[in-house]
Amino acid sequence: MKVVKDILYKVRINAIQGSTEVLINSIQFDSRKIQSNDLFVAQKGLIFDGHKFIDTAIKLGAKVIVCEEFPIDLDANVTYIKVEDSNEALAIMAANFYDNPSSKLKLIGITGTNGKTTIATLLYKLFKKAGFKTGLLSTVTVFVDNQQFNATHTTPDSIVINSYLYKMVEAGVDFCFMEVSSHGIHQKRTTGLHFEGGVYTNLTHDHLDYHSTFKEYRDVKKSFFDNLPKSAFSLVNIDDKNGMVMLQNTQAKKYTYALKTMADYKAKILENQFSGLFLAINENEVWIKLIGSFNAYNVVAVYGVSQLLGLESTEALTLISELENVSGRFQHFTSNEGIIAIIDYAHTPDALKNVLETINDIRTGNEQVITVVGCGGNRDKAKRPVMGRIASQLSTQVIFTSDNPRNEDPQTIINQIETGVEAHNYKKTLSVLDREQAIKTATKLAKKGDIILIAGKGHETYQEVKGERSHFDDYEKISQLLKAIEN
Ligand SMILES: CC(=O)N[C@H]1[C@@H](OP(=O)(O)OP(=O)(O)OC[C@H]2O[C@@H](n3ccc(=O)[nH]c3=O)[C@H](O)[C@@H]2O)O[C@H](CO)[C@@H](O)[C@@H]1O[C@H](C)C(=O)N[C@@H](C)C(=O)N[C@H](CCC(=O)O)C(=O)O
Ligand SMILES: Nc1ncnc2c1ncn2[C@@H]1O[C@H](COP(=O)(O)OP(=O)(O)OP(=O)(O)O)[C@@H](O)[C@H]1O
Ligand SMILES: N[C@H](CCC[C@H](N)C(=O)O)C(=O)O
Ligand SMILES: [Mg+2]
Repeated sequence: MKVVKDILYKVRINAIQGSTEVLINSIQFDSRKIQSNDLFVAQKGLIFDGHKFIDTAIKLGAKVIVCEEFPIDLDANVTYIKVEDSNEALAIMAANFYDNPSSKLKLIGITGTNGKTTIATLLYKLFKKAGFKTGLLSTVTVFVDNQQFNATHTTPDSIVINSYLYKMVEAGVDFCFMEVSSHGIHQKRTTGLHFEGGVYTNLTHDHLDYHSTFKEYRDVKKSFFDNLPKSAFSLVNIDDKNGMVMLQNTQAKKYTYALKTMADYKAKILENQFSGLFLAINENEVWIKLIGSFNAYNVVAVYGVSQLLGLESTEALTLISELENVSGRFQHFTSNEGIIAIIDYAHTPDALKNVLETINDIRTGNEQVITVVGCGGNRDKAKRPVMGRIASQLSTQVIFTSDNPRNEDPQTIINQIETGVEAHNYKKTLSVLDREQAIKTATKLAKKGDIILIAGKGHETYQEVKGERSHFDDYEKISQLLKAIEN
């Protein structure tokens, strides 16, 4: 319970109608969740305008309405607060409602197209190993120190974020590592949070359905750094062409990491094998268990953050060398038949290219690389042909299949992926609509020594078709099937 006036600090208010001494139970932005004495924030969404649900919210018991426009008829028993921006107001009120937990621990945000989950998870594990109470908000899972919760979004809404941060403060957490998605920044889910640091990984093709141009996508990411306070650090990958752009207008202290360029934190790949990477990080040699040159970027970013947060260098490197792969990211096993299966969350062209290049770099002979891949429905359509082209260029055999078709026709998605395949690569491709059958086909085609890559779903344990999620787990499927071959 909070008095409304106590959660309005820093909210840009244009007008108030009614009393701000009212007690509220909780803040909601979905009228369907309203209970008595709640505060309802009306947001303009992509499909609905939340202002249309103000009456419903009041009927269900809302006592306070936060909106960008007052309704025509005002209810005398309700307080109306007209704000400049509902999304921003929601985030600031959520932070105030939970007593600004982000300023009571050290919160680090990780943004960029690929690598956020990997870096955030490695940092969580590293700081746990170093003896700190630690939190994690990621695509895969949420941790309040040792307590685990299901993740719903990469960056959840501001009420959820602040409620987890509140739990973390109560549990005595020192550091929290969170993924900051472009949707999250754009919808102001992270506004009002106090960040101790921000990390930028890279920017490649994704979400061009949501952000209409690449420049807009980049500028949204940049705004995260623009809003960091002076006391924070910003750590960016300057091998990426937009790395310096992120630093242009930030007040935060500026640090860089790289593999190819001079940087504050620099890694050099000495060896790249299936068993891991041998790296020189700021002149210190270290073996790590993660695979692929893209993971050298992730690891040097992790090392950089560890240094900026005060871990001792040798201790940090020793602990980093013990870290295992993140679930669904280059997760692999070899069957008794000698077939290598790799499950990877590559769902963007760049990630797919990196993973396939890594596989091609570390394979030793003429083994086949058999890729099973699809693209999500109701998401960026422009990446489909690009992923089709990359998969067929870098594999011996490709099986296009379904990956969360959502409300789209799965065969149409596959047809769009196939338009990117060059004529001379057609013969390498097959299309098998059902993902289980596609994986089965891959296992039938594979011989001893061959590599099967199942891309796009990583840790996901469902297949989403027309709003319904049914259980599906790439790792579970391939391990059952390869076991079947062994029998
Ligand atoms: C595309 C997108 O980001 N959509 C988000 C957006 O939904 P929307 O604009 O469609 O909302 P809407 O349905 O039009 O509704 C508008 C408003 O009316 C309210 N409403 C609606 C119906 C009703 O009966 N009553 C009511 O009050 C809604 O609660 C909302 O406040 O605003 C909603 C409320 O804030 C979000 O929950 C929703 O995220 C959806 C669930 C989503 O799937 N988002 C994904 C794409 C996402 O955010 N992904 C990123 C990861 C991306 C990455 O890989 O980097 C993430 O951070 O997870
Ligand atoms: N630093 C990197 N650069 C390029 N590709 C990467 C990098 N790290 C991971 N990848 C690839 O991208 C995939 C997704 O990695 P990860 O889950 O860490 O990214 P993410 O940014 O969290 O993605 P999402 O936007 O879905 O949350 C991995 O499975 C791998 O194929
Ligand atoms: N965070 C990403 C995940 C994509 C994963 C892929 N399996 C899909 O469902 O499209 C998104 O929402 O675009
Ligand atoms: Mg992620």
